[in-house]
This record gives sequence, C-alpha cells and structure tokens, in this order.
Amino acid sequence: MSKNISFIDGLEGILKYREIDINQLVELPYDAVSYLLIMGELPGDQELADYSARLRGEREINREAIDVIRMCNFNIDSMEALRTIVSFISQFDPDINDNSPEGNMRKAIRLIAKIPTIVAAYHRIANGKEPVPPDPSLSHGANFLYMIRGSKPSDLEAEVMEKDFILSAEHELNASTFSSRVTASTLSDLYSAVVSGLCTLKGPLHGGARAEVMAMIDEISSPEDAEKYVLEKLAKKEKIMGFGHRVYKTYDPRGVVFKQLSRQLAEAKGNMYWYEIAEATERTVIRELVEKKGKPIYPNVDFYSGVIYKYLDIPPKLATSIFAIGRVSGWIAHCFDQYEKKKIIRPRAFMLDEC
Ligand SMILES: CC(=O)SCCNC(=O)CCNC(=O)[C@H](O)C(C)(C)COP(=O)(O)OP(=O)(O)OC[C@H]1O[C@@H](n2cnc3c(N)ncnc32)[C@H](O)[C@@H]1OP(=O)(O)O
Ligand SMILES: O=C([O-])CC(=O)C(=O)O
Repeated sequence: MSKNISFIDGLEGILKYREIDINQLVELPYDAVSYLLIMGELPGDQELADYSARLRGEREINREAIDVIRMCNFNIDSMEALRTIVSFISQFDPDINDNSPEGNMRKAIRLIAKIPTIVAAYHRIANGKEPVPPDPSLSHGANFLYMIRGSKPSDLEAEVMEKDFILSAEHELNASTFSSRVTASTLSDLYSAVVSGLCTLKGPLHGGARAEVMAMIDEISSPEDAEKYVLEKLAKKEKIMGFGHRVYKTYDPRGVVFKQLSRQLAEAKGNMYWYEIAEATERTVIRELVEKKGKPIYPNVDFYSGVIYKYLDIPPKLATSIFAIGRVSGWIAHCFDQYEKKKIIRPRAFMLDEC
C-alpha cells in the first residue's frame, strides 16, 4: 500500500498521488486531495462534503494555544513556533492516547484543520494584530489567506494557495515523511509523528529551501543581476536554493505548474519583477549546470512556490510552515499505512552510506 500513496518517475518528470497525475489533482479542492491521500481513493460528493465539514468544524485553536503563541520569539522562523504549538495542543486532544483507526482519524482531521490556524495566528500576533477566527464558508486555501490578512483574498489568490497546498502535499519517502513514518512505526501518537515531520521539513536542504529562495530573489534585486549572482555562487561552489532534487533528473512537474501560477499572479498584479528575476535565475542555472556541465539541476518544488509567496505578500519566515500545511496530509497518509504494518523501522548503520 505505501508504494501507492505516491508515484514518482524522476526521469520523465511524472508525479501521481494514488495513481492520479498531479496535473489532474490541482483542479480539485485541497480537501478532496487530502481525502484521497488518507483514504486511498477520491471522495464522492457526499464523502467530500462530510470530510470538508469535519475539517471546517475543527479549525479553531484553544485560548491556551493563543497564549503560548503570544510568548513565542517572533524574530526567528515560524517553524519554531509551529512545532511547539502542535506539540502543545496534543495535550488537549481527547484522543491523544487512542491509537485506534477511528481515534487516529479524529486526530488527523484536527491536525490538518488546526495547523493553518496556528500559522495564521502566529503571523497576526507577530505583527501586533489579533488572530482572525477561521471562516467555515471558505476553502482551505482561501481561509488561510483570510486568517492571515483579515480580508478575503481574490479568487486567483485563493486558487493559487489551494494549488500550493495540493502540490506540496505528498512526495513519497522524502526526509520529513520518513521521519514521521519512523515515529509512527514505534506506535507513538500521530501528533508526535507530525512534530517529527515538522522538525525535518525545516532544514534548508528540504522544505526550508522555500524561504531561502525568497531571500535569494530579494538579494538578486533585478533580472539583470541574476546571471552575476548565479555565476558567483557557483564559482564559490555554493548551491542555488530551489534547484536540484534527489529523485528528479529532469523538470519537477510541480515546478512547472508553480511557474505558470507565478506568472499568472505576476500578470494579475501588474508586477513581473520577481517573476523575471526567477526566470533569469533559472535560465542561468540551466545554461551553466545542465547545458555546460551535464548536471540534472532543475527548479524543484521550492523555487517558483517561493516566488508565489512573494506575490501573495507572505514573508519568508512563514514559507516552511505553509509548506507543512500542505504536507501534513501526506505525512498522515504514510503514518496510517505504517500503523497498519505494526512493524518498527530500524535500518542498520551501513545503510547510511547509501543515503
Ligand atoms: C521539498 C524539497 O526538499 S526539494 C529540495 C529543496 N532543497 C534545495 O532546493 C536545496 C538545494 N538543492 C540541494 O541541496 C540538492 O539538490 C538536494 C539536497 C535537493 C538533492 O541532493 P543530492 O541528490 O544529494 O545531490 P547533491 O547535493 O549530492 O548534488 C549532486 C551534484 O549536483 C550539484 N548540485 C545539486 N544541487 C545543486 C544546486 N541547487 N545548486 C548547484 N549545484 C547543485 C552538487 O554540487 C553536486 O555536484 P558535484 O557532483 O560536482 O559535487
Ligand atoms: O522528495 C524529496 O526528496 C523532497 C520533497 O519532499 C519534495 O520534493 O517534495
């Protein structure tokens, strides 16, 4: 079963969740894709309505969580707060020690529903504002932007946010999913498994690259400077963030969709600047690494998504946490699969040589 949660063809640039191509899945609501990952098949209309209603009904976080957020250090990345608050709220979950499939499903719904609220509340409080309560009439993506801003996003912005969550949701045995699975394999609870995933996603070689991409776009500052920036980095043997992948040896199919979406947003906002910086960066990396050196280093999922966050007015400090909003459904799908196996993951040390 675990093999089927997603499928990657790294040479052809194909990604499927539960055998459905991501180019089809981006046309669905995030809730439907989350259901697909966790339950193994797409929901019917009634199943989707019920699943969405359950998620929307669990979006709020308790007063105690808001109080702890107020005590966080807002000068650092929001991931420090997110992993702390997810761990903190686990104590209030009545099913924390119920490892039955039903108890785990109730925890899954709460985790998927509450993580966006935690991130948005953190952002509001960090900026001296009061948290905005979730709006159950809005989709996962629209509601998140609404909680961040206090006003409803445009249809295009809401659609892009929803697609971002879908494209970030699952990627086979990536580092953070592996972490979550290892924790679940000990039959520890789902919150602990998700905290493991969060801690691993944070690193700049993994989900943390998105924030680095945003910083890089700012540092480059004009499309004309992109070439110089890339050449200098490569001369110093430094990596260009948002490029390269352990599995893809061609274009990452999510990067292709993100590029189109970032262009759409740029055009709608009448500001091509960041998009053009990104394109000039991509052109130089492809020329220097792919064409001249024959290295398969293409934009990955973090590159144009970072550009999109700039157009959505999202600060870099939030980028990895937003990745986690999407990825939590994938982590949970893998944890459920691991719980069914009832088998501890315990590789031998020599296997590290192959990583
Ligand atoms: C959601 C995600 O996790 S997607 C990945 C997000 N991470 C990033 O964007 C960070 C930048 N990219 C990287 O660090 C890597 O490409 C990884 C971690 C994603 C994949 O790592 P690996 O498969 O282990 O590749 P590795 O780091 O060994 O690189 C292989 C070669 O390509 C080069 N390379 C890989 N990525 C890059 C890059 N982004 N910029 C420049 N060169 C690169 C390496 O320098 C190395 O060259 P060498 O063989 O001459 O020494
Ligand atoms: O699969 C990986 O190694 C990295 C990852 O999470 C992704 O690309 O979404």
